[in-house]
Amino acid sequence: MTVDGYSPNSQTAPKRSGHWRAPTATGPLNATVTVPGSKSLTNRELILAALADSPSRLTAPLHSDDSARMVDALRALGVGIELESGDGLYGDDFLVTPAKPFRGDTVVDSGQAGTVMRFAAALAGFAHGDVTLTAHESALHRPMGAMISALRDVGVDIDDGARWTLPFTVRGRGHVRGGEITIDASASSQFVSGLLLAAPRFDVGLHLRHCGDRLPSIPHIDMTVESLAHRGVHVERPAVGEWIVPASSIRGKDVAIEPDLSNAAPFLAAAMIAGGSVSVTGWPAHSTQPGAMLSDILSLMGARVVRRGGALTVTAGSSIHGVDLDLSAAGELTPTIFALAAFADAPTTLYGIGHIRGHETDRIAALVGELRALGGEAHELEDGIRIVPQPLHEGGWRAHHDHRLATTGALIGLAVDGVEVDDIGTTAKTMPQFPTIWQRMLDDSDRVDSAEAMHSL
Ligand SMILES: O=C(O)C1=C[C@@H](OP(=O)(O)O)[C@@H](O)[C@H](O)C1
Ligand SMILES: C=C(OP(=O)(O)O)C(=O)O
Repeated sequence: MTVDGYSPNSQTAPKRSGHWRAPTATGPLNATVTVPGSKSLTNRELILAALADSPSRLTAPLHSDDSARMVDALRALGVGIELESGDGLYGDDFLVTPAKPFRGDTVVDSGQAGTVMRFAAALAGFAHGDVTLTAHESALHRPMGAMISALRDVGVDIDDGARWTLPFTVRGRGHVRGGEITIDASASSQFVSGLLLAAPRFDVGLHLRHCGDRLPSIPHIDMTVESLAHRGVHVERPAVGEWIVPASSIRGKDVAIEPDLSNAAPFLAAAMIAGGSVSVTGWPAHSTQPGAMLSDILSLMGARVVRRGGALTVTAGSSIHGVDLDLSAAGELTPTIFALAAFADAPTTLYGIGHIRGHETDRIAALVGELRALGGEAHELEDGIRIVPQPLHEGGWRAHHDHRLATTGALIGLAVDGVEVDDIGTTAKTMPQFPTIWQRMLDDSDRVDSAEAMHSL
């Protein structure tokens, strides 16, 4: 099945669709949006389903570059993944039949997906033969050294040509020893998640300790622990930064994937920039997604936030407030909060996010550079960004091969006429429908506003 012309299992490099003039808002928003499934949950559940002792069904999963890369990687390792129509608005369910055994002599191309390069690397040791892991050239810079080191410590044989980065080859032996190891996960929580996901299938399980000076994205590690628990694997956490995973079987399960709350963020933030209200449907009452923090963050920045009937509604306040915010738990929200800060009533400092320099691009440098190009004022800090709101003017906004940079350009363009995003197609990494749903949010708002104007005549 295709969604807006996007083929979920395309083997090609990320498709790029050229320049896009960001639509400006002509009045207050009044729209309800449904976003596709969570990238982080989809790719975790694909891994766990591949390792499980019986088949699993994933309902309403994400279909995007990142999930297609995970599907391709697992199929290359011998996992059966079928598409079957379900209730999801944005594509089929996944029916996953675990690999028995995992095949080797194959290549895994992670594209730009951090979850694929880290999670599939942890699985590759189970293969019977070599697995070469690589990525799109724009993602080869992403940190892998600590992961390579940790995998060696649990007994995985890796040939990385002494470069500590992608591409590298795992010489799979059909099993992984496991044991007690230490990792510096300060560059990415995904190292920890990748190891925890594979750990129940290690010969002796895993006792993992983090030794770095900071641990980013803790909710994403909680998500891993919760996903494992749902499939019968109980991870002990004797201290912060320490996890014990028993060797055990992983249950096959039917799992409903939550909407992607980080991808909902630009839509909710749009209401604060353009005025009015935006609701996102299917907002979970409890979630380990860092996007669950949006209720508190957007309230702090001056919005009214209400969850009613399963939808989260954000309504603009009288102004957007500048804030000092530790975003270490939710680094992937930075580009959206940055856009809000550009229109705030006071300066904003975002900190605890030094590691996002190793995301799809150096997000700190890229956000600062793009805002300055539109006349804005922003400063790189070692561990964050300071934004001092200034009047902005038209101009180009480079996405830097980064889906969240592209959506930041869209947000700024709501209030600044003539913002041209150079590569809106990069949103296909996690939300190929972004430009369509964005435009629909604006069109629906115009329709409601004109209907209300007619009614008041
Ligand atoms: O485990 C996950 O699904 C993710 C963890 C985080 O990675 P980092 O810890 O590298 O920031 C997050 O930014 C990324 O978008 C998704
Ligand atoms: C950092 C991100 O992605 P990845 O899963 O590739 O790390 C992101 O989506 O913001």
